[in-house]
Amino acid sequence: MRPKAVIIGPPGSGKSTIGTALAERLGVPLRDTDADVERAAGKPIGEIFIDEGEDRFRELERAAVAAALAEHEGVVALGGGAVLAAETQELLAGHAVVYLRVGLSEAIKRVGLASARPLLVLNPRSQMRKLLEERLPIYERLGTVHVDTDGREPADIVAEVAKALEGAR
Ligand SMILES: Nc1ncnc2c1ncn2[C@@H]1O[C@H](COP(=O)(O)OP(=O)(O)O)[C@@H](O)[C@H]1O
Ligand SMILES: O=C(O)C1=C[C@@H](OP(=O)(O)O)[C@@H](O)[C@H](O)C1
Ligand SMILES: [Mg+2]
Repeated sequence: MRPKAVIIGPPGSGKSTIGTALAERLGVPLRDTDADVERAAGKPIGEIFIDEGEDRFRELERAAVAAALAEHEGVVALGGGAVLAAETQELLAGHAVVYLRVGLSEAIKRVGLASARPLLVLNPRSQMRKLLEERLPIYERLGTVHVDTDGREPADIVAEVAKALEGAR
């Protein structure tokens, strides 16, 4: 068994939000790998970065993603940087991978409203720009379904994702 969909994209693209709504629509559970990492470490992501460093976070993240892809039958939402790992890129082959696109300005606006993301605490705009430059080609390559999110309501995005998944089956 495999997940019905795996959601990737930059921070603020709406992976957790759209993942939750998509899972509800499909009547399946959501697994958010950031939450799995926090549970495994027994602390929030911000504290993992501070206490143990980003490398340790990425190690926990690789393990959380591998477990979710192997055993979760619902929707999986990844953290934005999970796709940087070669191991994860390989594991995603053959899955229904939904890439949520978001522009720089809208991503910045959205993460400003959400809880702290350690990579974006200092100079969020230039950090986000750098991160997008590095990762966009990876998201584009791995996504089997690409969906624009700028200026769109979550319900509208979820409807498009569900339809695309239906068509891809
Ligand atoms: N389509 C959208 N339009 C407006 N705000 C959104 C949209 N999708 C997500 N958000 C908001 O943006 C913030 C980040 O969303 P989140 O789902 O946590 O993104 P991610 O998991 O990709 O980092 C949240 O406050 C969420 O409510
Ligand atoms: O882009 C990243 O490297 C990260 C994104 C975060 O998840 P979201 O993309 O859900 O914000 C979280 O995994 C961590 O702060 C690192
Ligand atoms: Mg998220």
